Amino acid sequence: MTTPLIRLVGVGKRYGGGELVLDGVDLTVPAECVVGILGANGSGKSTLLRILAGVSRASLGTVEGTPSIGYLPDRFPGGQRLSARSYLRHLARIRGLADLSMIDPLLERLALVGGPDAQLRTLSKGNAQKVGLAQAVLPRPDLLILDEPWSGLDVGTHAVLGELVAETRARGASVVFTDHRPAVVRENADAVYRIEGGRLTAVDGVTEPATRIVLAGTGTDWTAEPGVRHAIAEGPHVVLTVDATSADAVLLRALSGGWSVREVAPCSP
Ligand SMILES: Nc1ncnc2c1ncn2[C@@H]1O[C@H](COP(=O)(O)OP(=O)(O)OP(=O)(O)O)[C@@H](O)[C@H]1O
Repeated sequence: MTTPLIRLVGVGKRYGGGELVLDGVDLTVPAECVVGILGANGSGKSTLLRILAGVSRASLGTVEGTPSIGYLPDRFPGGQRLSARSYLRHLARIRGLADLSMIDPLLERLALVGGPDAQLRTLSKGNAQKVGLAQAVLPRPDLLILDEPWSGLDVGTHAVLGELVAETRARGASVVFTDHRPAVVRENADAVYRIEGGRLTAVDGVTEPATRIVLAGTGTDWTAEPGVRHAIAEGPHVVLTVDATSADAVLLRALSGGWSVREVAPCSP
């Protein structure tokens, strides 16, 4: 096996004086490998990626290796008056990139609404995320770290993102990304891990089925409910993606909490 690009050994993380969000995490990222990390809301995926990216410090354990890094955070900051092109040129210069000719074609490939001249502050969350993805990819880093990159991106761009991940590996670099949907991770990753209870474990086959439940009502933090992988507000409804084995318990909880069940279906996440 080639030398790992980066290695976490016994990494733990707590915020303030709180409980450990990550506990005893060991992770080796080899060269030319796409690592996918699964986990429910609040399980610590973003925390783990921030430590890999070097923007957050581990409370315990060590991080070995210093690859060059491109990082798409979970919330990419928008709001600036700069155009997407000016912003990316600015970042590229800071990072010492001489060739700025790739910026426009990449934004075109990502179908940025408004094109390279669009001001960042006018962009939707999904389009701001495209600029975030571009700034991570453009320096051709040794390690590309992407926090839930598929979420929020329009479906038309999903395939482009898959191509960018594959191209990154093809040029010998590695990618670590998170997602809460096993199918997305299975499709794009060479190695799959799951975070649960602060622990990271390798997953051999990511085949756990999920159930989609659509509810109408108010007053429950569904992300805190066991078995709920994801909860998204869609107008008057909340759309839950739930481990199939937890679907009955979640439905019972919903009905007893006064929610109305609008749809229950197996999902291909
Ligand atoms: N800066 C912070 N200060 C205090 N607590 C934090 C901070 N960042 C994250 N946490 C807490 O750490 C836990 C893990 O959060 P994290 O964002 O890493 O999870 P996640 O799996 O990425 O969740 P999501 O999918 O919802 O983004 C959560 O309980 C969260 O509230």
